[in-house]
Formats: sequence, C-alpha cells, structure tokens
Amino acid sequence: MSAFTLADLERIVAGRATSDDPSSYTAKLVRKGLPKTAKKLGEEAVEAVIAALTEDEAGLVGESADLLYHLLVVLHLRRVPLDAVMAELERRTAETGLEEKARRPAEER
Ligand SMILES: N=c1c2ncn([C@@H]3O[C@H](COP(=O)(O)OP(=O)(O)OP(=O)(O)O)[C@@H](O)[C@H]3O)c2ncn1[C@@H]1O[C@H](COP(=O)(O)O)[C@@H](O)[C@H]1O
Repeated sequence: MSAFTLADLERIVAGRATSDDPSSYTAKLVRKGLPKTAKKLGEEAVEAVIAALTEDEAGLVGESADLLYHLLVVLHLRRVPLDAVMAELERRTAETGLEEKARRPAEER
C-alpha cells in the first residue's frame, strides 16, 4: 500500500500554487483562476467516467489521479481544507456505524 496520501499532495499543491517555477503545472493552473480550474476538474471527471467504462485498470488509475489532483487544486483555490472533506466523510460514516469495523483488522471482524 502506498504511504503517499492526499494530505501530502494537498501540502505540495499549496506550496507549488505560488511558485514561479515555469515547470509547475499547479502554478500555471492557479494563475488561470477558479472558473478555468473548475472547468478543468469537470473535464477530468468526464475523462474518469469514460475510463471507467472503456479503459483498463491502468487507464482508470491515471484518470482517477488526474481527477483527485484537480479537485485538490479547486479546494485550494476555494480555501477549503481537505480535512473538511475528510471530516464530512467521517461524519457520514459515523452515522452508519461502520467506522469501527473499517479500522479493525479484517481477521477481527
Ligand atoms: N498530480 C499531479 C497531476 N495530475 C495531473 N497533472 C497535470 O494535469 C494535466 C492534465 O492533462 P491534460 O492532458 O488533461 O491537460 P493539458 O493539455 O496538459 O493541460 P491543459 O492546458 O488542458 O490544462 C497534465 O499536464 C498533468 O501533468 C498533474 N500535475 C501535477 N501533479 C502533482 O502536483 C505536484 C506539483 O506539480 P507541479 O506544480 O507541476 O510542480 C507534484 O506532486 C505533481 O506530481
């Protein structure tokens, strides 16, 4: 399992957002502003849907990575911390009572 988390990528995006490094795609995207970045997120979502229906696992993994990255850039531009999204997911899971079960190792369930 990868040790890399969305929180790691959120920190990197925040750092690169104001970078003057011409190679930074994040800085380029952030400079375009929220409307263009949100539109790009929508395009990436459509590409992920198409990949889910027509591509192999590697294709879907690639499009999913693009989608999550662009979502993080939109959240950054809206100044919404990823943690707020995770807290909402946690709140919903707590309502189902499945949270404890998910945290316990499979053999204990
Ligand atoms: N995870 C990503 C990531 N996923 C997708 N992309 C970029 O998103 C773009 C999407 O590809 P498209 O073909 O749809 O778009 P494009 O034609 O390249 O660009 P547009 O002109 O259409 O916007 C590609 O250029 C990808 O490089 C990403 N760019 C950066 N990151 C990560 O963000 C961090 C900071 O990156 P930099 O800002 O580039 O330093 C690093 O950890 C990177 O790995």
